[in-house]
Amino acid sequence: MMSKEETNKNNNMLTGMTHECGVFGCIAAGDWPTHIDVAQVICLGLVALQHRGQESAGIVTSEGNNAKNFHVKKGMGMINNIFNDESIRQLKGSLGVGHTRYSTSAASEEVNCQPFVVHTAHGVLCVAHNGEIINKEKLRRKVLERGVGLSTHSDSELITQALCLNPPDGERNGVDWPARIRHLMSLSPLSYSLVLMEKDRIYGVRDPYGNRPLCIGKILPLNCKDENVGEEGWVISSESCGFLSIGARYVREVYPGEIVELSRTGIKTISTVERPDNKPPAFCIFEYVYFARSDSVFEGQMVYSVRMQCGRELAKEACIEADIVSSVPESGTAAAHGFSRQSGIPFAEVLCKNRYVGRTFIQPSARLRQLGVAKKFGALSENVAGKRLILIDDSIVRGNTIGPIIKLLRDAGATEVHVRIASPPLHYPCYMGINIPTREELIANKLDNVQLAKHTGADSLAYLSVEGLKIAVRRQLVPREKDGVGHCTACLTGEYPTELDW
Ligand SMILES: O=P(O)(O)OC[C@H]1O[C@H](OP(=O)(O)OP(=O)(O)O)[C@H](O)[C@@H]1O
Ligand SMILES: NC(=O)CC[C@H](N)C(=O)O
Ligand code: SF4
Ligand SMILES: [Mg+2]
Repeated sequence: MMSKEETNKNNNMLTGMTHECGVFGCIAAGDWPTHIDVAQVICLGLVALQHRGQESAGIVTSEGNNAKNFHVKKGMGMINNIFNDESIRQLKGSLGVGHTRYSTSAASEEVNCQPFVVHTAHGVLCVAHNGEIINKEKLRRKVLERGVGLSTHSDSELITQALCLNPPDGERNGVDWPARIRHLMSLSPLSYSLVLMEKDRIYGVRDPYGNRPLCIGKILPLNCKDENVGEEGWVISSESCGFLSIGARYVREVYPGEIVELSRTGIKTISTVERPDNKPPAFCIFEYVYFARSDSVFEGQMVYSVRMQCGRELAKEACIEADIVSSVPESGTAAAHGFSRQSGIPFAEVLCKNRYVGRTFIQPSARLRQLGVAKKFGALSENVAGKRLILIDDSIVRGNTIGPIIKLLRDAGATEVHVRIASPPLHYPCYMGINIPTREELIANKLDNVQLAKHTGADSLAYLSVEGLKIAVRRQLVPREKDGVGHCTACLTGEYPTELDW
């Protein structure tokens, strides 16, 4: 157990909002056993989602109709450390589900690794979850009162066990998984994107607010350019960024509240659960700002394009005279290009990021700690010397990153450094699957723009407004008529999609 002092020291080293989780499923079309390397597809799909969670991962496969049991491999760490050729070979099957985890509701330990697998009266069930149940204490009591035992504190195990409850209207022809899923959705409105597997099919489920992402792709035959040719299988994933590298094509999102079934014969919508009181959808706006990989597509638009537009809106709101616009790599770069194009000030790289410096590194001495997170970066001094810079980052959370970078740039000869942040200040916690520091740790709750500029050594500092962020996100968005437009902005505005005490 860490002492409070050690925890604080650790938090002083942390940067950003720690991510969420990635879920992935794959099912072969046509005859089974399939020639498709299902476990490998899932493994590569998870590698593409690695940015969403690096604590643990797992893959579960099924051989189909007659499967009494699933093949399971889970472990702590990154995908590459858990899976190798041999373990992938043992994960036989024509369908399967994978997960990569960043813990939010229970410790980062082997018992809480996902996917969860349970044996029910109706066969084996496997569940992978991204999100966090907002009413987990109440749901936990309900499930325990029904005589079910829980072996962990994970809300994802809780979801798994809640799915084992008989639905209130009973089941006519044997087990009715869709009815069980609808029952779960009536017990908890937020927040989950789920990939479930029973012996021969996969269900994709997105909560009625669509808070977490989930999308569908199809696997095309090798070297096939014609997307209308029959597919060889289907994939379902938190993000679309990995699809091309596994030979799949993006098909569409799973819609808020939708339950979609993937079987060897194709995909179909089973039902769509409505939000209460005509409330708008609440897709996490921070997926666009920071969490997602920039080549992913949400709501019909590429994340990179939205990030560029955030930079354009920021330039409209808070431009200043300077020689170059630059970014804090990685995720600030798209916005910096947008800022540059809107303002006409040329873009130049000023920082080189060391990609091998991870989050959990040796605890540095006091002297090194003072040098701070700039150890992740080097300055491209010829681009910097004698220049007035506008430095763009996507977000400021604890404020640990930006100060040491400004010092580095000044040491490299920058004459002015103006910080512009392509998202609004963070003020409130997230209860929906993202670890945002406590209110006290969020720097925007302690310092206003002028104070923060002074604290970090910037010549000036400004954030994008909430309105500006919404404009950037919604500019090209074509709403599905049924759903309207809506995004969760709770960590910026304190306006949560629904009451938290559900
Ligand atoms: O204010 P702070 O608490 O220091 O955190 C903010 C920084 O953290 C994130 O970057 P990170 O280095 O985690 O990842 P990235 O390479 O994806 O930008 C984010 O992009 C900011 O740069
Ligand atoms: N980040 C997530 O989506 C986490 C899922 C789940 N709440 C867990 O802790 O395992
Ligand atoms: S509170 Fe923030 S991080 Fe959490 S779901 Fe809403 S927008 Fe996303
Ligand atoms: Mg960053």
